[in-house]
Amino acid sequence: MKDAGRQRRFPTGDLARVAVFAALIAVLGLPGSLNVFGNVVPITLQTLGVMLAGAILGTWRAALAVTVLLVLVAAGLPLLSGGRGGLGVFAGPSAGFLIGWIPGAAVTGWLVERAGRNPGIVSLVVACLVGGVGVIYLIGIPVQAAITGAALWPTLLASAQFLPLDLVKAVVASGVARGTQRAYPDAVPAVHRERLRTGGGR
Ligand SMILES: O=C(O)CCCC[C@@H]1SC[C@@H]2NC(=O)N[C@@H]21
Repeated sequence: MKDAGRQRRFPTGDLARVAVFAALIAVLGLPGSLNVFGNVVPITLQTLGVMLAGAILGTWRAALAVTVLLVLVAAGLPLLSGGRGGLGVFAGPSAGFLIGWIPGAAVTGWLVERAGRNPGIVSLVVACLVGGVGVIYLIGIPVQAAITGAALWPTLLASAQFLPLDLVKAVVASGVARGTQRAYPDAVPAVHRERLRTGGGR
């Protein structure tokens, strides 16, 4: 009973959830992507998965789920919308957006954790918008401008096309997260965090 009383830092159940959300983000790439008005960065449903990971898993597990997905993509698995993968995508115009998914999911999760044991729909939407839109654009747009050689302002204006659908995704992700958290109060990030701290993690 050497391990009795000692808690794992990353319980098995958490690893399973991380894997499920990495898979969910990959599955959301299956419908494909849309390039509008000649923008080389596509509109994709995968950002919905990034927001969902943040809102449901909380900071670290969400960041890990997105990281797992991106590592698999870098290893060549075709898990991005349109069946893309490989190291090349991290040198392409959407590289900054992809890397931004990690802090985007983490910030979403962090804000949801701060919203307490019963986060309301408004807190969830705000968290998804700040992390899943603000943080991702903040990294993605300047990197896109740098890689394509375009000026920042036109790149920013071109990215405005993402906003309407990203707003819808934030609302959908928040609704799903709220429903999940009502059905499984233990799954609320703040509750889970508290449980881990007090040694009740699984
Ligand atoms: O598949 C890729 O190459 C990366 C796509 C990054 C898409 C960005 S993320 C934020 C914004 N919302 C979208 O739907 N598309 C862009």
